[in-house]
Amino acid sequence: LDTYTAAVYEHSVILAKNPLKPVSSEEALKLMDENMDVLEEAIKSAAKQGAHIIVTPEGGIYGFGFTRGTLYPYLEDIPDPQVNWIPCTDPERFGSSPVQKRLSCLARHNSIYVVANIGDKKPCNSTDPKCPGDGHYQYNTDVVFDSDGKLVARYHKFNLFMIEQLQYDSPKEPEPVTFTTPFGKFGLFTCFDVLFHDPAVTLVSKLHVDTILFPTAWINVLPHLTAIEFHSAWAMGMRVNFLASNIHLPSRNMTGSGIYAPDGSRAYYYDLESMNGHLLVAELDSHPSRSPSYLPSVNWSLYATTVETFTQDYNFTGSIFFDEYTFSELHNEAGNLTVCQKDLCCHLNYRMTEKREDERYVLGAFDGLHVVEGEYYLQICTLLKCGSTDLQTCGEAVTTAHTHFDSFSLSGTFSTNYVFPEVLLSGVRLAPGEFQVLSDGRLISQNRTPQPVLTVTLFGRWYEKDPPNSHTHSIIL
Ligand SMILES: NC(=O)CCCC[C@@H]1SC[C@@H]2NC(=O)N[C@@H]21
Repeated sequence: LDTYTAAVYEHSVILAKNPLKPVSSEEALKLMDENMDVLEEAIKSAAKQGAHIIVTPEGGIYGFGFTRGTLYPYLEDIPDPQVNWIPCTDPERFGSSPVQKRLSCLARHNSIYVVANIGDKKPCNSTDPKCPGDGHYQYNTDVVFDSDGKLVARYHKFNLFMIEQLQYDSPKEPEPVTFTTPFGKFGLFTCFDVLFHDPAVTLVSKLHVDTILFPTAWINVLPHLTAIEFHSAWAMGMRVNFLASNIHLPSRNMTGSGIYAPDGSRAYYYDLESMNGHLLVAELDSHPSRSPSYLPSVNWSLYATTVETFTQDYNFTGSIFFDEYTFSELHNEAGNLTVCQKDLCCHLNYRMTEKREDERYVLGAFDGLHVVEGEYYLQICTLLKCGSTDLQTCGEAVTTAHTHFDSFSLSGTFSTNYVFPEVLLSGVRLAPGEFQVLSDGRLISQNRTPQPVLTVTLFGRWYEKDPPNSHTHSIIL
């Protein structure tokens, strides 16, 4: 198949009333069945619309917030897919597996690949020096059942997010998991994994997958880490299809799912008002790298290292998500600006439709180790709207704006080639097809933005600079 139909479901998960209270396995299954009742409707609807594959979110079947002990009744032993198992037709082969059986039957009866996130338990004993005191490992696990209901992939999340480390173990090594279908090669990873090199980058650069499957429970952080913004940027930066399915929990700032192609979003959903789940369905190229519109790879520093430095104006500092940026204001309706921090210089050429007195925009640069809620080294060039006309608010979360840009061109002297281009517009909207990345590393738009601009950002991850085992470190606020 040259193309296929993908579906992602943003699920309004039914949470355990008190995840810290121990429950029986019957009670645990009752909650998981309630969630699977909702997922079943989404799977049936996706299949009716011709979808070949559907992705459901991380924590979409039992939620989150457990301890290691209270999570245990929700777990099943998930075998290595090499065993060739269809739980729907042979449910008792590996002990009690009601959740795997139901997911497998949903896939089989609707002839659709089903991607879900559940918990795996693996007994161990004192011959293994790393074996936890309670005698088993427990893993945050993505599973994939093919359209016959066969288990074809099992991925244990490697980069656990903060207090998740109290519920789950991380596998000793990252396990890059792939599987091949008539509509391309797939790889999968989970949520916080997207900020680290392994297994995420390896799946694309060494194993050459066409599409990433991404169950997530993503908490939005403006201006740079909102789900739709960062996940669409990762698809574009890594030049793969990316199917992101998030939990829908507006009270915890969790919303934002999408079907993203390397040249932009095919469908996305972001809604903090509604309480309901939402199904997205869209067509994608099975092998985006074989498409005539697939662009050559980008040298992210080429333009910026050869261009003459633009005027360097008065600089000041400000904080974005606890990182200290160097900022320079866009004083005029149009202009050229350069701002530098450490090794990174960011260049901006821009024209606003109209310079408003009530809105201020800055160009910012950050080159350093981010240390809050995970440690990872960043190089970021960003154009953004400040919280108010007070320059001390630059970098605060902003969701609306009134200033359109007729054109912009943003570039930076990046030391990494892993740069994710983000454009976020007023109302937390994406701008599919409205901007492009040139092979010399410029992020440009030559048309008036369809909505006013919140931020235009080149989000660089300098993996080689990460301290050892930084994915397990976190300052929790
Ligand atoms: N469940 C997960 O692993 C996903 C958590 C991702 C959260 C992203 S990554 C760093 C930012 N911090 C947040 O609170 N949200 C963002």
